[in-house]
Amino acid sequence: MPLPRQPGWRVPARAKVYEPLKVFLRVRPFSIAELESHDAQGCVTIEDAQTVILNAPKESSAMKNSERGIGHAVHSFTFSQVFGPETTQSEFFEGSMKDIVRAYVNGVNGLVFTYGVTNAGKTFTIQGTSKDLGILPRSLDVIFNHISGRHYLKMNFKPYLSNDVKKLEDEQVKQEEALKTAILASLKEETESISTTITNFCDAKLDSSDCTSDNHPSNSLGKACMIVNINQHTSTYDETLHVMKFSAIARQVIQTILPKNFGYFPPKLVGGDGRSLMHFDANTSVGDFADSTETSAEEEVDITILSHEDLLKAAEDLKEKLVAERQSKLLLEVKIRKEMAEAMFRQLLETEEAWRQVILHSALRLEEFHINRLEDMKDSYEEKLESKFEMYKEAIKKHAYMCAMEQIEDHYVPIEEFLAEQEKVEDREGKILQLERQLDEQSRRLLALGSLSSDIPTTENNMERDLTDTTVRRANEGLQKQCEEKEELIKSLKFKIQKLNETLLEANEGYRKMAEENSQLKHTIMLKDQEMNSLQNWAKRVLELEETVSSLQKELEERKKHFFAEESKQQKPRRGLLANLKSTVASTASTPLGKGWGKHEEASPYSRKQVLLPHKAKE
Ligand SMILES: Nc1ncnc2c1ncn2[C@@H]1O[C@H](COP(=O)(O)OP(=O)(O)OP(=O)(O)O)[C@@H](O)[C@H]1O
Repeated sequence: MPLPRQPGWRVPARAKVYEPLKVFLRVRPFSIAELESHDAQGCVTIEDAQTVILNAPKESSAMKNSERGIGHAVHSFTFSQVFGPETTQSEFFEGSMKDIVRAYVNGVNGLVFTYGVTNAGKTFTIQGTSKDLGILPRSLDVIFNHISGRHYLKMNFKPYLSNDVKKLEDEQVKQEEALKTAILASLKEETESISTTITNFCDAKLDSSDCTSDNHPSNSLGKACMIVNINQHTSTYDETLHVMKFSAIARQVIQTILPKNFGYFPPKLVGGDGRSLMHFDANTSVGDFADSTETSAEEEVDITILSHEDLLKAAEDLKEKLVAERQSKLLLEVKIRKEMAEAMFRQLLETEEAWRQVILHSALRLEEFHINRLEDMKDSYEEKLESKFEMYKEAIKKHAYMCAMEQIEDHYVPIEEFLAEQEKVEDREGKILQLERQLDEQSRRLLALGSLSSDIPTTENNMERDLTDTTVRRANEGLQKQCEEKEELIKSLKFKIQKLNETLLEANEGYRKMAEENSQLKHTIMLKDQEMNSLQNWAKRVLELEETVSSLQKELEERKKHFFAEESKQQKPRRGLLANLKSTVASTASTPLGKGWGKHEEASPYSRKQVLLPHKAKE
């Protein structure tokens, strides 16, 4: 599979390319713990002596981004030299430090620094262990062996104007020592970072057009070497990728800042009279560094053939080139950051969308649940009411039937008896009518007899009167008897009516109770209806809340957009990784090799962390 190349990051030709900043990659071996977890291996492949390939592991951000179409999952990086995990300390020193130490003993300043994520092997490379020395003690060893017997034992030289030194009188030495003690005491409070110094230096270099003057900082520049340490563990993949990208950018940028015309000048030792005291030249080199004369000669030729105007022009060109390069690097950095921000933003949007869906789904489910519950409750209440109605209906029917049965039992008169009784009544009524007629007739007769008797009182008349009286008496008795019977019948009928009235009252009472129960039931139904209404209102409220949630989400979205816009605005003026690197280069301009290097018990770890801090913060 063809590997995606980083445009502009790869150094085109290898052999004769001038490299003011050599960038060496050292891959440390797996630790025992890392070897045990096989899944954490295999993301770094050394393709050849200059190239490594990084394969993004599954969990890395690089892989996730590449799956979303941002960046690649496979990256190729080139270095001045790649040292694999099997490289010994001695091999690494030989392969990386030889040039720079050789140049140094010829009077050229040098800078060596390591860069890498934590636990990548920086300390091991620089300092090493007591049994397996790193590049710092090895370099010091070579340097001191080289000047063996030629040490200047007095401590009376003081750096002057970047790359010169002044010889001090005894009194001045004492003053300097006192000053040094005071400075060392307050060193812990010193917070000015190396990066600031280097940034200032780079700015001074950019802004200056007079690069030929002896005291210009560029003239004190020498060789620089960046050692990139990585471990192959997948857990540090994303940081490692960042380190590699940064080192690739740094390598190219430094090449732009320091083209060949800006080679090194050896430092001068100036006495009190301003004359040079000491000069390391080709004659001071040891046999190990046989080609050092050539190098010096080359550099001197390059400088002397250029006129002042040429140098000015070259400086202008370089300045322009540097600005263009810087802009393109900034653009690239901005692009990378923008892509990362976009990826993060997309991820945020996706997460937000997922949450929105979850909320929506939950709200719908809740609503559905409540509607179902309401319908279930409604159904169950309706069922209950219907069953109660049925029950009461049945009870009323039963009660009415029982009452009717009781009344029938009490007051039942067979039809034959009723008819016979009626006939009797009719018969009696007929008799009463007949008797009344007879009574009328007899009364008339008596009246007629009364008028006659006043004229002729006879025995016959007396007998007739007795007979009539007897008949009347008998008729009266019969009538009285009938009246008594009628009264009894009326009484019994009244009693029955009374009984019927009582039964009716009882039925009414039962009916009233049932009506009361019915009204209670209606009231219960009304309450349930109200409850149902309140539940429906609640469901509406849920919908309203959901709308509020969605509006809040929209607002959040807008704020995020605003935030990203703000962030991208803020990123523009930052100097970025480039400035830090430049500042690192400049630190050597005023610091002799060995001074303040390595992991000195107090000062070094502090300053080393200071250098790393900005990078770590960016990471
Ligand atoms: N080339 C190597 N060969 C063998 N062991 C190594 C090598 N490089 C590093 N190690 C081991 O890996 C571990 C981490 O290395 P080191 O402490 O140098 O990392 P570091 O980059 O300085 O970490 P930090 O930034 O946290 O100080 C140490 O135990 C060290 O001995």
